Amino acid sequence: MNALELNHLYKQFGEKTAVNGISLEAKPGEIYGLLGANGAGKTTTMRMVLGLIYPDAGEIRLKGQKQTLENSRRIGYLPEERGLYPKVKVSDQILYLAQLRGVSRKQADADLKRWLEKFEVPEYYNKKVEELSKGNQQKIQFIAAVIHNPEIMVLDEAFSGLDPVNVELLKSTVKELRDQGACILFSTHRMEHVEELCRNISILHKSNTVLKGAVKDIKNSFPKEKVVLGVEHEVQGLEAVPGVNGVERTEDGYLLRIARPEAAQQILAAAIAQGPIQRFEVLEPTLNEIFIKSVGERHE
Ligand SMILES: Nc1ncnc2c1ncn2[C@@H]1O[C@H](COP(=O)(O)OP(=O)(O)OP(=O)(O)O)[C@@H](O)[C@H]1O
Repeated sequence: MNALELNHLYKQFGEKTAVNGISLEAKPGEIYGLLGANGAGKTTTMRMVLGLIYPDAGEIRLKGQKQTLENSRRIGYLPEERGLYPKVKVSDQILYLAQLRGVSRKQADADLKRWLEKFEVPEYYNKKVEELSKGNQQKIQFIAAVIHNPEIMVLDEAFSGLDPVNVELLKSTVKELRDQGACILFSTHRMEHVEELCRNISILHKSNTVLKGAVKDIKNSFPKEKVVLGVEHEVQGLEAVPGVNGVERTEDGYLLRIARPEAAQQILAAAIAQGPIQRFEVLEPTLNEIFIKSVGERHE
């Protein structure tokens, strides 16, 4: 059964169509990537999933059930704009939020202490939010999203404002939650995080879904257009190989752009004929390249 299902959601603000028929489905134990340039419709989609705004058409199902105020309130939400009260103590607000979502104070207190330990900040229990750095406030906001142990989570730019060590800490936490069976709708502009975390993605552009599917399949559907050639010697005539449309000298050889797959073998043959090869690789496109291609082409 899908943990999260969106069927043909539409949302209009006055004349502006913010979301134009998005559909997606994600399983328990899956991180689903929602990608798109600024203004593509991600936040509007997430706010509909959370029940904060209503779609004009379409349907949302949570664990097979129609969305209600009750079941959407159980979703764990990490908003992009932070929403903690600066003057309130960390423990007071987290315990309050947990109780709002049906967790006993005693249970929430034990869980909060465990989370603070895990994030290496047990001393924040009694601190006011405004006393913490931006990155550490982010950790507390993350705890606020997961304190009631939700089965579905919406994480909007979960790692923004964090230093690299804390990005790793939160990333491994997100993976643990996934492994424990949580379904996570994950929005970010950082493609390397998507590559590492997401099984399936949707790329939105100007309120439409322009690309959707498993990251692996999407990558396979795009041509491999880059060849790395590691050589110590100079290789003559690479520009003349049919299908090569760019040759760049690098620290340890060449980076070539090719227009068709056969060109790669001809590059290899030309290089071998002139000396030893240290490295030869036909690169698959990065998600960043795919994103720019999908969104860029539609800009034109
Ligand atoms: N309350 C609103 N009233 C009017 N227009 C809105 C409202 N909310 C969103 N929009 C418009 O809907 C479109 C989609 O916005 P949305 O915030 O969902 O994009 P996004 O993908 O989250 O962008 P970003 O990456 O910048 O956060 C935008 O053109 C935005 O201006």
